[in-house]
Amino acid sequence: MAAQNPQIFMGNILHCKSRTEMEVIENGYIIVIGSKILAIGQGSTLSDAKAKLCLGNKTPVRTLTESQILIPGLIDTHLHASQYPNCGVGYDKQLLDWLNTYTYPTEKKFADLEFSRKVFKAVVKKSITCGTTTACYFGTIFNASCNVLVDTVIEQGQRALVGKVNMICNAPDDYIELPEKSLANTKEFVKYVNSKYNELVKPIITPRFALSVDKEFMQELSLLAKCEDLHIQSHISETKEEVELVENIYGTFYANAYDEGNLLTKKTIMAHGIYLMHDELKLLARRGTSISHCPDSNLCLKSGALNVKQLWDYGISVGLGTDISGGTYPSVINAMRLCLYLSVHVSFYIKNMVPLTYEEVFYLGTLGGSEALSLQKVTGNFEVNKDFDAIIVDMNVESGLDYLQPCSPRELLQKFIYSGNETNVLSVYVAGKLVK
Ligand SMILES: Nc1nc2[nH]cnc2c(=O)[nH]1
Ligand SMILES: [Zn+2]
Repeated sequence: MAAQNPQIFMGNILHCKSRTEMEVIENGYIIVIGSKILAIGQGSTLSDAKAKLCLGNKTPVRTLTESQILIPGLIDTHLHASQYPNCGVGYDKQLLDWLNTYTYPTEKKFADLEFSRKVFKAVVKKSITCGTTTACYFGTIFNASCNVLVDTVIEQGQRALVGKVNMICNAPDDYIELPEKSLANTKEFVKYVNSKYNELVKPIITPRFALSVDKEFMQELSLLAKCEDLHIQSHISETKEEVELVENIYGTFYANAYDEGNLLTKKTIMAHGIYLMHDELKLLARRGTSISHCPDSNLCLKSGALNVKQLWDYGISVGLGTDISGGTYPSVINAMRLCLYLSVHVSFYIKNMVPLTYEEVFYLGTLGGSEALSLQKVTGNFEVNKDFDAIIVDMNVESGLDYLQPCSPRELLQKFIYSGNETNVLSVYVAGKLVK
């Protein structure tokens, strides 16, 4: 077999084979050809693997140092690209006031394409810098601006789902669309993304939340999603005030409102889900709909505390989201850490609850994210035939925590999750290509 751009990575490798199994390969290797992982194993078996793949001695090898680990790329299952300018401000309000006071006014500015270009270039770059190889973006209601987001993601080489936001009510007059226009624009947007023939970037149907749409409109969007086999994203049960309003308007529980709009599918991911009741959780599990857990946002907007383990008990897939600018920073490293902290906090109030472990949040930030986005066939861990989406983490960098004694691979991963930041993300690969 004539190999196309083969690359070999050697060093300490960690990844999750499932929610309950993290594999640590000390002195291991991964062989990548083109975008794909062709082989993974112990260093001692590398020459056999190379011979099998007819790889010569000229194949480039990247050898990690003792303070470095190779792990799957991080997956941000929920972030608002257009809210990046607001990161770190506006946390004096809760969701509905926050949307009206800070968020909608900022998103409106993306009618300006120069502003769109500037912000999207920065947010995609920052997301990649933080180690995010797959991101699931909310754009704005404006097609031209969402097209810029698609172009930017393609230029920078990130894997992404990108959504043109649908809003037809309960927002300022100049930041909503007529239902027919919103639907027609969504179809146009899907066409635009498809016209790029880019393997890494897909459109995602994005009704903002139940309060921005109605049942009939949800049904129109669900038809489009069904016809084109598209992903769907939205928000669900984030705050008590929102839940109450949805129940009053729709006359049923939040999850049922989406279900009547046919929006709960195997390719649907809903952010938050903090206040879902037993029957709603059962419904989500039946439909195969996932939840994006966004601890930073839930804390900053004082929305509430999700019990991830409860969702798992119902059989619901969970991934992590930064939810900027409800969250403060587009970093899944922060999301993993805050997820651990929040889980400890939740455990104080639930008898016999064991909080999440660092291995479990590592799963949530990688394989769990890919499962929640129904992308587990292509990314999330280092299985042979998946794309090589990976980051090299170095816990001995000048700008980071001092590295004062040798650490095992497991210790390096813990340090990254508990004490690391983007400066520890040395290199980022998406589908075999170096993007940082
Ligand atoms: N966190 C968050 N929740 C929402 N619910 C509806 N819109 C939003 C949003 O932009 N951010
Ligand atoms: Zn959100």
